[in-house]
Amino acid sequence: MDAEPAVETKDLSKVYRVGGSPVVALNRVNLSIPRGSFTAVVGTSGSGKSTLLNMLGGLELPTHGQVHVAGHRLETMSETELVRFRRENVGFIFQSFNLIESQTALDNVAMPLSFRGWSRQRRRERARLVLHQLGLGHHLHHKPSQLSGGQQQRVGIARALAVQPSIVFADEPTGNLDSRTAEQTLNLFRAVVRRFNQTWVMVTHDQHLASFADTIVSISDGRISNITQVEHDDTLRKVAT
Ligand SMILES: Nc1ncnc2c1ncn2[C@@H]1O[C@H](COP(=O)(O)OP(=O)(O)OP(=O)(O)O)[C@@H](O)[C@H]1O
Repeated sequence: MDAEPAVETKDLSKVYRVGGSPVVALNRVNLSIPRGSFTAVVGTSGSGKSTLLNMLGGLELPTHGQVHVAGHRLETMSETELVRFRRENVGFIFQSFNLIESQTALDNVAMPLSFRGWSRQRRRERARLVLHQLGLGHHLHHKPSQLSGGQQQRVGIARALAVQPSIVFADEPTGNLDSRTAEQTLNLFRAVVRRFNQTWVMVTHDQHLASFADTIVSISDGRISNITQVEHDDTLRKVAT
């Protein structure tokens, strides 16, 4: 792991206003996430997990404090700068996969590359390569409805990885998968983190699934209540077989 952290927050706070009353969703969070690591953020419903992920991914601005991600200071950015930051640095993976139903796996994965100004052929070559790496080489021309839930989520992962983001954020990414497929998907996450030396941050309410990460950050009432390191033996693991 490199010395400069992928994520660093200082007194990061987010206060929403609901009907004139303040709702403190994040309360002075100080967090450092090393490059090349897999972090799970856990906590009960309403504890602030998604709010934290949204701040780190540049989807929302903090009310107070600093948020540095992949060498960028997000709290100083305009909306236009944030859009650019997200496109160039961040991959997002969602619980609902968010795939385009009418498009094949190949086209779904190639789509975010259109912002790069690449030719159609180059986009499709990259998409094909990433889908092969994730074990979907035989499903390039399948539409989402022709794939299992686990395969659809792997297409979602391939789409996030196609732009070669330095950091990936996943919000309850296995929420729509059965427990066995969820575990396989998390083993895949860990293998991808190792293989591509990427930084992944995942939100989950499930302690067992969180234990697949290197670090578990627990949040309670908008504050970090605990940080646990998890030991893994990755010597026998491979990316999607
Ligand atoms: N856009 C918003 N406007 C007002 N309040 C909000 C908004 N988003 C979140 N909150 C509030 O901030 C707090 C934290 O919400 P957040 O969605 O981050 O929790 P969470 O831990 O992700 O919950 P869950 O596991 O249920 O998704 C909650 O009290 C929530 O009601």
